[in-house]
This record gives sequence, C-alpha cells and structure tokens, in this order.
Amino acid sequence: MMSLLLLRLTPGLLRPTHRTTPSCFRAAGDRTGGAGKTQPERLSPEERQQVLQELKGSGWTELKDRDALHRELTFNTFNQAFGFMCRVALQAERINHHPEWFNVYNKVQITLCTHDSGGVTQKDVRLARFINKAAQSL
Ligand SMILES: C[C@H](O)[C@H](O)[C@H]1CNC2=NC(N)=NC(=O)C2=N1
Repeated sequence: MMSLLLLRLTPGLLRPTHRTTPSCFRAAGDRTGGAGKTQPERLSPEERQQVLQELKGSGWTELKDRDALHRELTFNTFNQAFGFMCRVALQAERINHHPEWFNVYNKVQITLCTHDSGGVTQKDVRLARFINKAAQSL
C-alpha cells in the first residue's frame, strides 16, 4: 500500500524520458547522440589541415585545450555585434548546430565544436563559413 502511495506521490517516477542521453553519460564510441541518429564524423587530419588553411585567413584558430575552432570579432558598435549574433542565431536554429559564444559590447568570441561528436566536424566548418559571410556583410 505504502509503495503505491509513494509511486503516486513521486511524479515522473514512471514516466519515461525521451530526451537524448547527454554526451557525458553515453557509452564510449556511441555517436548516435543517444537518440539513434548517427552523428557527423570528426574531421580527419587531412581535412583539418585543408580547412584550417582556408579559415585561418579569416581569423579562425584551433583551441589548444580542446578540439574546437575559435574566432574573436570586433564590430564598430554593440548594435552591429548584436545584429550579427541575431543572424548567426537564426542560421544556427535552421541547421540545428549552435555556437558557444561570449559578447561584451562590440566584441564577440565564438567557439565551434560538434558536441555530439566530441570535436570539429563539417557542421562546424559550414557554420564558420556562414559566420564569415555574416561578419563581412556588416
Ligand atoms: C540533440 C542535439 O544536442 C542537437 O541535435 C544539436 C543541437 N545543437 C548542437 N550544436 C553543436 N555545436 N553541437 C551539437 O552536437 C548540437 N546538437
């Protein structure tokens, strides 16, 4: 009787959660994001070299402490910086791939990494190219 009461009083105890498993809890080598979808492959060393050749020219660098791309942008005003962030945010939603970023006044720091794959993938490269175009147009 008591256990039934406990079950009734503990909401969600029986309700399955259909969220994907956060990467920190996934079995090693599971690249399905815990949701059955195959995640993009991290860039191979050759692809990385090629891509960085292109992106370094527009200010992108590789972070030292993790597999990610990084760029710092400075705009004339806060309005321009925020307008840029709005454009990138809409594109991020469109492609379901989101930057890690930090903004102070007219400066925006952006880090790109595919969390579900644990490193840089073609998704990050595509978003970096979009970011370059958006920054140039302001
Ligand atoms: C379920 C999964 O987290 C989502 O599909 C998307 C959201 N945006 C994302 N953005 C980035 N940078 N990496 C991801 O792995 C990612 N996954």
